[in-house]
Amino acid sequence: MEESPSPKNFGTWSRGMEQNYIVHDLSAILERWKISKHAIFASSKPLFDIMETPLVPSIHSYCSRSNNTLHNSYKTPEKDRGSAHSTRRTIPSGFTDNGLKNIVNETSIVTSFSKLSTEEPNDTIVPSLSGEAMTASSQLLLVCRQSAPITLAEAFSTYCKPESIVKLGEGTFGEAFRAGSTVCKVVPFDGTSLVNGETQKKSEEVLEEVLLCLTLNNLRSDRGDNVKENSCDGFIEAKDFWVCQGPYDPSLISAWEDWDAERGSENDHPNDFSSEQCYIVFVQGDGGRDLEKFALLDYNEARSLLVQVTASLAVAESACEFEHRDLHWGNILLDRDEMPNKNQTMTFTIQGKRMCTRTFGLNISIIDFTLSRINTGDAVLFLDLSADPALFEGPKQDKQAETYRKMKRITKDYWEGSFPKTNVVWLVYLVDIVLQKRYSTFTSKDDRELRAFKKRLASYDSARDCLADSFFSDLLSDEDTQPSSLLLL
Ligand SMILES: Nc1ncnc2c1ncn2[C@@H]1O[C@H](COP(=O)(O)OP(=O)(O)OP(=O)(O)O)[C@@H](O)[C@H]1O
Repeated sequence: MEESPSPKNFGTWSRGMEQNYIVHDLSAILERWKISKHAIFASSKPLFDIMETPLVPSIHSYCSRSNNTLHNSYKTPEKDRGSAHSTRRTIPSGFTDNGLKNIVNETSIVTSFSKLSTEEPNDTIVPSLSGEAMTASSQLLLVCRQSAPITLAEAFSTYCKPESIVKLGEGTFGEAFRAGSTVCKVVPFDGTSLVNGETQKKSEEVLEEVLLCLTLNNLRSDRGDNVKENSCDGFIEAKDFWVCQGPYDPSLISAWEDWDAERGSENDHPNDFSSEQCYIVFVQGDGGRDLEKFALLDYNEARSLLVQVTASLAVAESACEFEHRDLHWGNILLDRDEMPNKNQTMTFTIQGKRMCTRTFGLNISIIDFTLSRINTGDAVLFLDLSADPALFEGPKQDKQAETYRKMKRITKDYWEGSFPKTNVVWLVYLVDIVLQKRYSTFTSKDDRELRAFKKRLASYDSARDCLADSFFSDLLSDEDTQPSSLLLL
């Protein structure tokens, strides 16, 4: 069944017959986006210059708004208020066919699209597949299946009544709200005002983050009926996206103020947005609480966390050269089954091998792909962190700051390259966090095992290597329940 036309009435997507999620034609979306990107620069510059051309402003630095570094530590560090380093997400690929296209959902329906009415005068206008003019914001609307932005209230009304909206968390860029059974992350973009001390993201950058989310969504085991070479459910489910415009809705302001009164927000009050302000709303599954706020019950839950994060990264590495690059403890969500028991499992497929891991009733979801690198098969999406030196200037001994510096040494500032070892350094960080939390139920033997595991991690080059470590061997099995260590080596 194709989706009914209103209000999201453009092609390139469909709703599956027996599924309650939206199927995007990622292949067509990527193709259109690639052509647009190409057209912006190709007339005047060779490919090398396209790769080198700054597109979007920088987003991070370590000069934070608060002196309370402990409180801030779970956020991605920010840049100076008002400064605008130049960095960009870019697309050196799309000119290669490296066999990664199998992650793109080929069951989607492609239909034609027409020129949208909301082009901003300042947008670069580029030819689309159909020869019509398309801007990044038009493409964004197209991906969101909208003909024009709607208000935040209209977007949220799809999921719940306004009075039931609750703020769940905040980041440098976004405010996350619970709306019915979904979580809606609201991120302002394209405006000229600073938000939380940051230059707002540009529509190009938002579009690329959406593409990245869609690519990861295609790894989900519930998408499509064909057996996948690589699949897992460890990345937060992207249920939908909305382009919104206007001031912040009173229901969101009220939820924001409740949170602020209870916990003290680090972010700017959302009162000041103008009627021109645009937002992207990422509609996601509810992943639970982030690791910073979540208390693991015992060593089994700690192992469950580590194996699920490692397996998810390993699958995404295999599928699309994915590197998260910002896996601090605010970006891992956890949720405990109501009746946890030691027999609960999670399945995933890596390079065609279907595997299973014990979870002890804990479910993890990885979020926030702003700094991530991915090869969609059509394009490499990444953020050039070399233009953001302050990201690497965090306090000495701070595990998160040290991890950014480790990544810099690994990549030698060549951020477009594939360096799966960046996933390994975030796993090392994660073991450190688990050790640091000093859960009272951990025995000294548990501590020793974790420390030994951490030492061995240093020698691995990818999350996939890590998954083969003996630390996980009694958690993992394949469908024939053979010892996992034999399967992965
Ligand atoms: N799908 C979700 N389910 C539950 N909570 C969520 C979800 N998405 C976000 N949150 C909450 O909101 C917080 C901020 O979200 P997120 O990290 O995506 O924002 P951000 O602006 O990109 O952050 P950062 O400062 O790391 O760049 C998370 O730490 C988490 O507490």
